[in-house]
Amino acid sequence: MNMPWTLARQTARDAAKPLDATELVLPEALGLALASGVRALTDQPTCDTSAMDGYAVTGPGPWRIAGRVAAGDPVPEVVLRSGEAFGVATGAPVPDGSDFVVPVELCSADGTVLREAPLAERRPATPGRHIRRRGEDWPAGAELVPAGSLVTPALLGLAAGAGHDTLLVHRRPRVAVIVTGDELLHTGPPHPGHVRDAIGPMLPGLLTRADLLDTTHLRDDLSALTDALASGQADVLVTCGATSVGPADHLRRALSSLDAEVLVSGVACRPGHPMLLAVLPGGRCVVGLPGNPFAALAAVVTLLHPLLDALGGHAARPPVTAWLPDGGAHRTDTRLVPVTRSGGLAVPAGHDRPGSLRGAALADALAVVPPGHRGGEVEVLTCGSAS
Ligand SMILES: Nc1nc2c(c(=O)[nH]1)N[C@H]1C(S)=C(S)[C@@H](COP(=O)(O)OP(=O)(O)OC[C@H]3O[C@@H](n4cnc5c(N)ncnc54)[C@H](O)[C@@H]3O)O[C@H]1N2
Ligand code: MOO
Repeated sequence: MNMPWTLARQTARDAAKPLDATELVLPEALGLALASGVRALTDQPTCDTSAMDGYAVTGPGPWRIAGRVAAGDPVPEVVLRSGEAFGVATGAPVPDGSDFVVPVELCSADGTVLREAPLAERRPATPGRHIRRRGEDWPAGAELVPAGSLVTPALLGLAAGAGHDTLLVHRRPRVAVIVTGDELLHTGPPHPGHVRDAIGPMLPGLLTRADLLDTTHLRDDLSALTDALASGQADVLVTCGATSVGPADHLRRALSSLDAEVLVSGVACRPGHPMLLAVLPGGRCVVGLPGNPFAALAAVVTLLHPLLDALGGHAARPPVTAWLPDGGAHRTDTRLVPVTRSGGLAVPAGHDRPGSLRGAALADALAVVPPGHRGGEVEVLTCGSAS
């Protein structure tokens, strides 16, 4: 009995705990998941700061210019009194007692006297205008982003701005790929009895949340497959082909001889129903991708990506949806349909036979079409990365 598609995906997500956490300097953390939230080390800004090049002033003008402070200068050791102004650069600390900042283009300085432009040329100033108050963006100790967040370029900038030199992140899962099949060619055109390996070349681009250690090509041989599954340093072994029940399909026999616990053995999904997920004694995971290349892609988004997300400590992502019209649903199984998206509408790309990646190559996502779908919002999965 094949497992429902949503349960299979959840089973993969639940099959593993996040890998150990490690502290990395900021650039090396890009693409990993935070093992702990990023907290602010200080108030931001750390003091009242000018948001404009101009003059900090107190009370009604005209004002007497009492001094000047540039970005990088310490907080001026003065308290502005009514009728006084202090020249300030954008980002420079404003003196205590400043009411607001007059931008340089809205005032004129004549010696030490500063006058504001006529009211007709500006909005009336309000208290605090153009002053970024201490702690206005965030107070010291605030959690800026939670554990599980993907470290993006913006997050790196945020962390640096908040005073961090390193981040605590989960290490990336290590993956080994095992491509099986006596009939596979790795160069040149296919010919009767032989096909080009289409899965091996597809996988590296689908493993952006993992480190691909190696890709091994095996003939259809039980002991070679068993040995390959039992060796190496990978956290996840991804096999291609051999998931079915033919005499040369050795995956299930190999797993059984290794005393693996099979968590998913077949999914109610088109294509890809023979896909498989198992855990070896010792905790390493095996994801079995069916040999038909589009079926293999279906297994990647159903089992491999959720498993890699769990191992990498990535938070579950909110589903992305699009409107898919009626038509083409299976009676009992979920279908994964290559689609292009336009303005919230998913349009099937066609060419979606299990042995063909043509539709997937034309598409920008796979629509998850539940059994009996009659038109409406469906989840869409992007498959150009481990997302
Ligand atoms: N009696 C049954 N036969 C099959 C069933 C079934 O339920 N009962 N399911 C079919 C489905 S659905 C699929 S999918 C395949 C899965 O087969 P395997 O995972 O065992 O893969 P193979 O038999 O090795 O190959 C199937 C097909 O794909 C081609 N292939 C294999 N590897 C690659 C590769 N790396 N690149 C491109 N093409 C590849 C291979 O030549 C075969 O044509 O089982 C069905 N049979
Ligand atoms: O599930 Mo198979 O993938 O249809 O050819």
